[in-house]
Amino acid sequence: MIQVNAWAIGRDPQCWKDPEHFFPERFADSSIDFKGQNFEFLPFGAGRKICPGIHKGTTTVETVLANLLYCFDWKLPNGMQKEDIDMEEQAGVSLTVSKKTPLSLVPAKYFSDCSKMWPSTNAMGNFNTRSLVEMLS
Ligand code: HEM
Repeated sequence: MIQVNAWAIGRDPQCWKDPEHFFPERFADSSIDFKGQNFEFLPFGAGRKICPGIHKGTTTVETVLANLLYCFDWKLPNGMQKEDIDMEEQAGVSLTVSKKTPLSLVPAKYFSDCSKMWPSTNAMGNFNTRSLVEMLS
């Protein structure tokens, strides 16, 4: 059995400048994407065993994030500065990785009525963003 260490590849200084630094802008002017064609970045695997949930995973994350950014302004709590955000990771259950320190943000409602601004379900029809936005309102 061969196991590909995608975690180590994603942090290889031969492939990535300053790999440990959280800098999502590194992808802005890059042709590298996550769909399994660029072997230096394999969050969903590649080839015949690539994750079959890749589209569900990305549409779900994009729908939630886009709606939260569209409907709210976000502030850091208690005078915290953006430089203080700790992006360190920790190993989680079943090989997943999560933030070591949870991100804490204060939402301020941006639109008085968001109800018509977003679909109540995502492209797969089974995720309700509205209840999340209503909970935060
Ligand atoms: C952001 C979300 C997700 C990430 C990062 C992710 C990542 C991965 C990775 C790295 C693999 C292993 C690929 C390989 O062996 O090379 C995998 C496999 C798999 N994923 Fe996902 N996944 C996500 C969401 C989902 C969702 C939403 C589903 C189902 C609805 C799903 C179903 C599967 C299945 C069934 C496999 C096993 C495929 C096989 O062994 O042939 N994943 N995923």
